[in-house]
Amino acid sequence: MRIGIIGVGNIGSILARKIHNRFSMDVGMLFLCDRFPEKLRDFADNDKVKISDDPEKVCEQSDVIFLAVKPQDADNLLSQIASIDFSEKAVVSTMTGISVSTIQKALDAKNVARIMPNIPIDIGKGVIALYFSDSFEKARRELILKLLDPLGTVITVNEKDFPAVTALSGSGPAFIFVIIEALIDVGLKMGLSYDTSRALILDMILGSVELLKVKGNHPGEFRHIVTSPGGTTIEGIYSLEREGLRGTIMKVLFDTYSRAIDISKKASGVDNT
Ligand SMILES: NC(=O)C1=CN([C@@H]2O[C@H](COP(=O)(O)OP(=O)(O)OC[C@H]3O[C@@H](n4cnc5c(N)ncnc54)[C@H](O)[C@@H]3O)[C@@H](O)[C@H]2O)C=CC1
Ligand SMILES: O=C(O)[C@@H]1CCC=N1
Repeated sequence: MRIGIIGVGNIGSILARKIHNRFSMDVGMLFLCDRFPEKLRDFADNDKVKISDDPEKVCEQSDVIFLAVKPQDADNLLSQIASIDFSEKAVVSTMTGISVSTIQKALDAKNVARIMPNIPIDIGKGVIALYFSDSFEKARRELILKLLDPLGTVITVNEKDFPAVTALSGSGPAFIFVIIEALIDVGLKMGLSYDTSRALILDMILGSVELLKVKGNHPGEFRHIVTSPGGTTIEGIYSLEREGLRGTIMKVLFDTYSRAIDISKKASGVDNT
């Protein structure tokens, strides 16, 4: 099996490492392509990996091709590889807002899938939303699922849900990292060391998430148990509600969703702004 990855940036480089580490015995060859040679430096000197700055050559030599460039570079990339015969190949795109039908039309390809990964794929704990084109051959779907397996949990979604998924799980880690920074900083303000504050916060979050996953309760049930009458937590909850934290979080995610819709509309030519 020959796998190609075009765009070896944040996401493409993780895909390359994960696929290489898990499948180097079965993957015949990994072809990596980026327009900037420095992005490929870490992968040179490996006899199972070939590096290139020519997307057309990489597509020609690969059976499965991941497209992992920014949406604003999609048109250029699709036109660079449009002359390749994709009839016996599969294409998997991570490009935000670029629809399967746009890729199918540009490449005259039937086997096109779209994924929305997130940054914890770096440690195999990502969540990856996946959509296969209707025409994607059933036999090849298994292969794509196998390639995505080392990245984390794969969830199949309808293509119309990609903007929501982009906001919740694609961009979501960025918001969680900001919240964690704020929590660590308040620990510093209260006089804790950075290391103590960080350790408390990370395990507090991990434990809370695990509790919800294991028990399956609605989060409000545990929130209620933690909140003693006249105690400490209710003071924080009162302040949180007065500051509008719930609404702020919902607005943050809804703004992100709206931006994902804008990017999709612009990419499909629906919106010319
Ligand atoms: N960073 C993230 O957490 C996530 C990103 N995505 C999506 O995945 C895609 C990639 O994102 P990142 O890896 O963060 O971007 P990035 O900018 O880090 O990497 C993209 C790479 O593509 C290369 N490139 C662009 N056009 C090229 C061409 N024609 N030929 C060869 N190389 C080319 C660039 O030089 C760059 O190294 C984007 O569409 C993004 O929206 C999706 C989910 C999460
Ligand atoms: O910020 C972005 O556009 C991409 C999509 C999801 C995460 N990063």
